[in-house]
Amino acid sequence: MEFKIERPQDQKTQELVDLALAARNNSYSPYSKFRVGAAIRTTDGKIFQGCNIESCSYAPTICAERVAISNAVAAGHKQFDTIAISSDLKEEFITPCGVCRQFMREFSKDLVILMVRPDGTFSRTDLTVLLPGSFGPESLEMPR
Ligand SMILES: O=c1ccn([C@H]2C[C@H](O)[C@@H](CO)O2)c(=O)[nH]1
Ligand SMILES: [Zn+2]
Repeated sequence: MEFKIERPQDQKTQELVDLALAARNNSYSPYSKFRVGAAIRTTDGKIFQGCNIESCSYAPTICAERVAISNAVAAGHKQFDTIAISSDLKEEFITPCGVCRQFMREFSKDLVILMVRPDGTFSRTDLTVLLPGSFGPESLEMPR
């Protein structure tokens, strides 16, 4: 995968990036010590944050992306245009895990994903790239 490096060019992107970076501060990650923050923007311009939350039993661990989406859905929002994800990796771009990609797919086929580094630089992709040929809610509506 090729990563083109970008910097926020407008106020809306800057805000989303900043909120994703700030969300790392609430990360509960005593086991991995790998902090992740996320911020998702709804199509009507609201932003919801999330951080990863780990469990001593490991498997119940939930990623920052799914916490952000859950916060939005719990507040009544299900239409999204962009999610920003950040970690403490200085060189690498944090990419969403497979479970989160499918969780995003529930609400959007082509969600824009900004993978943010601590200095605010990011690489942009979308769900059509990260989850091609996906299984979605429409599949359950097909004739059987
Ligand atoms: O995109 C990612 C990748 C990993 N994690 C979390 C899960 C776990 O707490 C820690 C290490 O995998 O990072 C996220 O929140 N989002
Ligand atoms: Zn995940």
